[in-house]
Amino acid sequence: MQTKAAKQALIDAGRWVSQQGWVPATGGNFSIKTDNGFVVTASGYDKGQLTPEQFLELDQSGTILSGEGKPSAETALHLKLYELQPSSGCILHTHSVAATVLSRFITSDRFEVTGYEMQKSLAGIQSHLDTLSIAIFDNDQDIPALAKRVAEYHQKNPIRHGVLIRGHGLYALGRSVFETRRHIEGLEFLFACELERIKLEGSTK
Ligand SMILES: CSC[C@@H](O)[C@@H](O)C(=O)COP(=O)(O)O
Ligand SMILES: [Zn+2]
Repeated sequence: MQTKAAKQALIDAGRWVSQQGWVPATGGNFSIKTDNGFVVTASGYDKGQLTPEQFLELDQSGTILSGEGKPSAETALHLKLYELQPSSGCILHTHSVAATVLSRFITSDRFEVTGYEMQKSLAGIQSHLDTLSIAIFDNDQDIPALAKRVAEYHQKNPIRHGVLIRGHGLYALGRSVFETRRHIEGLEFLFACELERIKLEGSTK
């Protein structure tokens, strides 16, 4: 994908996730592969109102090729996820209330669901009877250390659709920006369902 089109795809994705309320207060960051490497959002901007100047282009090793400002503080995690899942073409990181709360409520190392038709919005899931599993990692301000834990987990349990960072948010992967957007929308639907279920079960105890 050419750089200009890549930036526009992320500007459009940012406007959409912001409208959903999933990137408040400059939270979130986005990247997409290009002919030269990938473009990533610059750090600290409102992700719902991005402009073409608020991106940097990096090569596959993370060296800055062009752009102003600092690349996202979480760029090392984008790099690691592309390395682990080479078929990924776009990564969108969001900070929804549901992803933040559910990842704190669940104390195990994964969000697992079965029985929901909407699981089929995730690539490769054929049936509501399949189990969808999204790994959860404790948050860390040391992003390279967090990326290392993600890589270690991936050796035993390959990461497919994304990861949750506890009390922080979701990193969604997809082969294209459209697939990553669909994965976010599907996962957010499932997070909301699970939160409702937990609340209902709690109210009957
Ligand atoms: C608003 S605090 C959120 C940040 O600490 C971070 O988690 C985030 O998602 C955005 O960081 P950024 O450096 O703008 O890409
Ligand atoms: Zn974040």
